[in-house]
Amino acid sequence: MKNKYTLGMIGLGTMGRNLLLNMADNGFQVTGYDKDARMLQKLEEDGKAHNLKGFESLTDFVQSLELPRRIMLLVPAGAIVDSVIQEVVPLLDKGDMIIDSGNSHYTDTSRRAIELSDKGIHFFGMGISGGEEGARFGPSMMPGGDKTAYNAVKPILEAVSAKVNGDPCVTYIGPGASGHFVKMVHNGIEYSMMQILAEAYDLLKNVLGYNNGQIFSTFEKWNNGRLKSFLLEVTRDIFKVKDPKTGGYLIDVIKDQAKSKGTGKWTSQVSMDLQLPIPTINESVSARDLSKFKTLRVALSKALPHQQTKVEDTAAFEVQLEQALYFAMITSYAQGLHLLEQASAEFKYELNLKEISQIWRGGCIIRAVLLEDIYQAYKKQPELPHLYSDESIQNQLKEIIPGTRNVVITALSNGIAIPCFASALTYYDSLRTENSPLNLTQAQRDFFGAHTFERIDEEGIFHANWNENN
Ligand SMILES: NC(=O)C1=CN([C@@H]2O[C@H](COP(=O)(O)OP(=O)(O)OC[C@H]3O[C@@H](n4cnc5c(N)ncnc54)[C@H](OP(=O)(O)O)[C@@H]3O)[C@@H](O)[C@H]2O)C=CC1
Ligand SMILES: O=C(CO)[C@H](O)[C@H](O)COP(=O)(O)O
Repeated sequence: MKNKYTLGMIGLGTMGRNLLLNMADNGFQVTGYDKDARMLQKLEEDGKAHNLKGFESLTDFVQSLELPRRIMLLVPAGAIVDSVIQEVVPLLDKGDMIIDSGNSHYTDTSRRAIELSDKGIHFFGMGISGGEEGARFGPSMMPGGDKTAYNAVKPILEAVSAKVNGDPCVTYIGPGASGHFVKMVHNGIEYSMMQILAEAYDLLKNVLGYNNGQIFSTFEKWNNGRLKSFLLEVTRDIFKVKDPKTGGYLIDVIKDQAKSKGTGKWTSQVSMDLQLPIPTINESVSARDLSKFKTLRVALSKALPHQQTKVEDTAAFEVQLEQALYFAMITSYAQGLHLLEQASAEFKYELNLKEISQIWRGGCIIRAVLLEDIYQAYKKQPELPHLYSDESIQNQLKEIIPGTRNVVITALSNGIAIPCFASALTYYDSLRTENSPLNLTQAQRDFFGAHTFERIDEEGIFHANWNENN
């Protein structure tokens, strides 16, 4: 058989099929393989205009590809990726490449890259974001690892990616598993942004007493300003969808228990390992987990009720809530980028935060106009210690903090849980505190465990006999 396809996709579900259609739209000769025959049929139906066809046999699929072969995986993350690699590698030649574009854990990607390089196969991990529509019409992509393999697919990735001001939303992220690491942190930020929007919804509904129509209008108004983002657009649109079964709003019949696939949790786990705090992202992971305790929540809501007070000036509170959302949004990105900087040093990923914020401006789930400011901040100062260190961000913080404080106070006094808003504000206050009370923590550690402490007036390590002075 004549080798003719430039790239082959394994896994023709939501992401794989749509990305393949996107590649075909851009003039690339591509094909696919899925163990599910219905997926092959769907690819053929959707790709009729390009005569797009897949293979039922993995061997025929592999043999149909140009040498060196470019094979992309978009199968569920975890053990399935290993089993697909095991199946396909015996059919490959040295120099062929495998690109794993699913949400794989970065440690799995590191291991696979080493195992496959021993076999002469180029492997790299690539995070992809944008969901179904992004894959179809322009995602943001975060490839990292083997640069030879990246260069061999670079023209395809640049062609199919989203574009902002003509720049493709894809760039080489760095060595090792850096691509999957950056995608994982992208998802941590995604969890945080989703949770702050949920908290804003709670306050609009339960403090201001807005109905779904008013909530839609408020989100629409906000999305016409500095909060403009994909997640706010999606959130706004949810409030106009009716349920065909009840005739009411669909949002009102959805259970208040959120699920997750793990990328947010992984972000929190690695932040603990690297001792680089991302409390707002952590709270968003916990909020999903706490939501599962429905029976307990129902019982406790009856046993421990809380009196709510009325907000007198509705319009002023709405303005402050917009400020709180913007502040929590800045903080979500700030924490994610701070974690990336620490991980880059620890894992030698050579991450470029300017380029990462540049490719997040379009195509991905966390795209927002705010990312343009963030990109400009890192462009001006590539070694920026923290997003809060940028002067233009500082000017914005000064404007929105008073309103944010009032939103947090109002929510707390009304007994409304706002884990992300509150933790973002406390994080901000922790970082702008010159003299923290943690001298006491050091004294306590030395008191009960002789763990020693340092002094502010003298170099060295000290230990006090605390009981002697009692
Ligand atoms: N959906 C999204 O919005 C996003 C998803 N991702 C990530 O992309 C990856 C793919 O996700 P998505 O497209 O949504 O998943 P889907 O479940 O829609 O598609 C995966 C496809 O892979 C097939 N598959 C499973 N095992 C094999 C195998 N051994 N050989 C060949 N094909 C196989 C599945 O078949 P079958 O169903 O029969 O098992 C299915 O058709 C995941 O890692 C996901 O986390 C990343 C960004 C966004
Ligand atoms: O990767 C994505 C977008 O960038 C997925 O939408 C994300 O995996 C969804 O995660 P979860 O199911 O945990 O909410």
